[in-house]
Amino acid sequence: MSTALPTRPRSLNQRSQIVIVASTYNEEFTDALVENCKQELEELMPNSLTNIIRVPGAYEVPVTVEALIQQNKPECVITLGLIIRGQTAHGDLVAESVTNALQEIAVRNTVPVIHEVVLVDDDKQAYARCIGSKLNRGREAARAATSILDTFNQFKRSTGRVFPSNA
Ligand SMILES: Nc1c(NC[C@H](O)[C@H](O)[C@H](O)CO)[nH]c(=O)[nH]c1=O
Ligand SMILES: CC(=O)[C@@H](O)COP(=O)(O)O
Repeated sequence: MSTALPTRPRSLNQRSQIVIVASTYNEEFTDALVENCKQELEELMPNSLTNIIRVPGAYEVPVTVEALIQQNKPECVITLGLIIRGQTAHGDLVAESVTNALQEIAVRNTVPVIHEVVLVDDDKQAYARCIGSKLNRGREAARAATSILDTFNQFKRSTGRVFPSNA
């Protein structure tokens, strides 16, 4: 179990285009994830342009990310959501499918997709990850986005492209 957030990366001054795709399901918690993520982004990337898109549930997140990337390739997509396990396997199935789809989309498009569609057992775990400060996954998402954008910028500066060509 993680007991603390990753340390804050250095802040970036550039005007990055970031999209947050967040599900509305379990709204009390997902609204808090979005708010925490926005606040942390404002501190770490004060000049970035951030759009927020809300979708019904976690299952609708990957198709939205893919559509966004196809229409207007953003520099980074942050996904936020909360799945609370119920009495059946449905929650685990949704979580696994979302996890696999997001990684596949990120790798195929070489666009960093930050994955904070969180799967929890109960409201107590949800509170700690969405509303509390110590394990807040919205803040963690903003830190991961800042850090990976910094890495991709360094690739671009050193090679003129994100990844070196074999040609
Ligand atoms: N139970 C949760 C869901 N379920 C809804 C699905 O994500 C989806 O919207 C539905 O199956 C229609 O395709 N979504 C969450 O984000 N969190 C849950 O706990
Ligand atoms: C994770 C879900 O979609 C959840 O609401 C389903 O609950 P259950 O497994 O009790 O049907």
